[in-house]
Amino acid sequence: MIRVENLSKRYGPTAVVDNVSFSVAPGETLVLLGTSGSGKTTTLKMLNRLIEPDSGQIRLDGTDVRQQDAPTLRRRIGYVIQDGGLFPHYTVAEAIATVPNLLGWEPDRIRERTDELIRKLQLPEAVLNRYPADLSGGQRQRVGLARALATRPPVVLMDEPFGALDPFTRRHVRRELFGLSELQETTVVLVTHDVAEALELADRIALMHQGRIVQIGLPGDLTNQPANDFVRDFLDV
Ligand SMILES: Nc1ncnc2c1ncn2[C@@H]1O[C@H](COP(=O)(O)OP(=O)(O)OP(=O)(O)O)[C@@H](O)[C@H]1O
Repeated sequence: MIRVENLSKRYGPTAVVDNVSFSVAPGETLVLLGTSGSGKTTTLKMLNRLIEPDSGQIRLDGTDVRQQDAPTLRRRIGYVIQDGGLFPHYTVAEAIATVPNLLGWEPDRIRERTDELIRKLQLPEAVLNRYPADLSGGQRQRVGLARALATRPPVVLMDEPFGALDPFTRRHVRRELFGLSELQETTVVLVTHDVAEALELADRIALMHQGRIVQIGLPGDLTNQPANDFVRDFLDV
């Protein structure tokens, strides 16, 4: 369970995140949707302390995230970014093993989990010894997800995870990935500016504009009862 209360972040005179509050239930997928520059990425990065808020509180299963050091926290929170966010000099196998290694897993356990993930994500075994440059965009995306899920973190944050893919591959990959039972048990916060993607993946949507949440609710709530003209225009309903 993630609970965010009155979160704010300024850069100079501009409040890029302005008093944002929301909660995400275990296993739920919350999509932060909004225009470019509305504060989605900044909000997401405050959840795993890549950015420190100016004010407000973030609790993960009841514990304030500031009470944990950032590296420990990030091992409990998977993070997936556009194009996978893979290091160019790590092979796929090394990338997936990153967090398990940090946690001191035995090599056999790492190998078993890696095999399980590539099977579930339908990656050919041959990719394990390849570098990101030698993968397709869709494969890089899957490897990024495999790396994030390796130690079964209870929470996974995703920032435009399908942004680098062409529209066809994008639809295909996201359907496949979100069909994974593992991901269905995980609490996910996903950032996108793509309305169709939000409507397809979200249990709930928080629509952001100018650093604030304009409306939060079930996809059907936003489309059937838009809170104002901005929501109506953005969703084109
Ligand atoms: N380090 C920074 N210094 C100054 N301004 C910043 C910094 N990081 C972000 N901003 C500004 O904060 C605002 C919100 O940025 P953010 O990346 O959170 O938006 P976003 O909704 O994720 O947009 P996009 O979809 O384009 O990534 C933008 O106007 C951005 O220029």
